Amino acid sequence: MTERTISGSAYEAAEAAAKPLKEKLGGVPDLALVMGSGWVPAADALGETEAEFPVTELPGFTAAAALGHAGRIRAVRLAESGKLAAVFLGRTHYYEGHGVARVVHGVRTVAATGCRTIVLTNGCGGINADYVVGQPVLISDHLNLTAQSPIVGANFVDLTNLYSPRLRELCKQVDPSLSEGVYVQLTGPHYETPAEIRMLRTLGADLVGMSTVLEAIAAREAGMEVLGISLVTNAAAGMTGEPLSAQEVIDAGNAAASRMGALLRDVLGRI
Ligand SMILES: O=P(O)(O)O[C@@H]1C[C@H](O)[C@@H](CO)O1
Ligand SMILES: Nc1nc2[nH]cnc2c(=O)[nH]1
Repeated sequence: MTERTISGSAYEAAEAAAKPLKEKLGGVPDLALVMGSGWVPAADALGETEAEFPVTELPGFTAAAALGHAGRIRAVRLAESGKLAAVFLGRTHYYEGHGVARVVHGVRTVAATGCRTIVLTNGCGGINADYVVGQPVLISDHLNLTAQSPIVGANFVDLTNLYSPRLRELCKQVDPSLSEGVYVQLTGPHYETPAEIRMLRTLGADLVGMSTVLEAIAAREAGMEVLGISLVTNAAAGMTGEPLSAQEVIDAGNAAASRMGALLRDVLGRI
């Protein structure tokens, strides 16, 4: 599918991919999850895998290009509730250069199957000095510094309470120690300068990453209830004096995988 086709009819592309996705999943998923950097190993704790396939078997998807992103979709029968989950093992990032429509194609497609709830996870930098590496943080709101929107046309979507207060409350019932924070998405793929982190802190950001925001906007436009959870994989640039690396992000995710899997499993059991 050419870039022109998907960007010109991004919504139709999602409708076209929804039918094969439903077939491969074995039905309409009760909820969807996007496993970001460091979260993919946690997917194994969620329940029984009933099917798994490369995203490229569906129209409009691009093979994963980021370290730690598998580019596969898994149908999981959730351990606690027996519900069906569509688990995206990895995502397409804006910095891969395929355009915003491709970044949100997975969210739009699973919404087009009739799924109404999505959990977006990511690995990110901790700007808030109270956070420690390996800590999960509930996203309470976001700053979109990509200068992009996934929405095409004069559809003035409200983003109030975009990150579901109901689902955040469920998470806090599972783990009352969970913190909440404001997530900012930049385009990447470069990390931030220390001066930019100081700017982002002044703007009110607690977490900095390269995903999630555009997907959340597309999910809201499609009428989905959204939960966002970040894993702090590193202190943001300039906070420790140490350089940042993608491997550090993956390593922190692997170290936190069992805790993140247990958290997700318990939370999903309540949704
Ligand atoms: O998909 P996420 O946002 O978790 O991945 C982040 C952003 C980059 O792909 C990578 C940078 O280390 O991790
Ligand atoms: N932009 C950004 N993305 C990340 N993903 C993981 N860590 C970081 C970070 O420090 N900055």
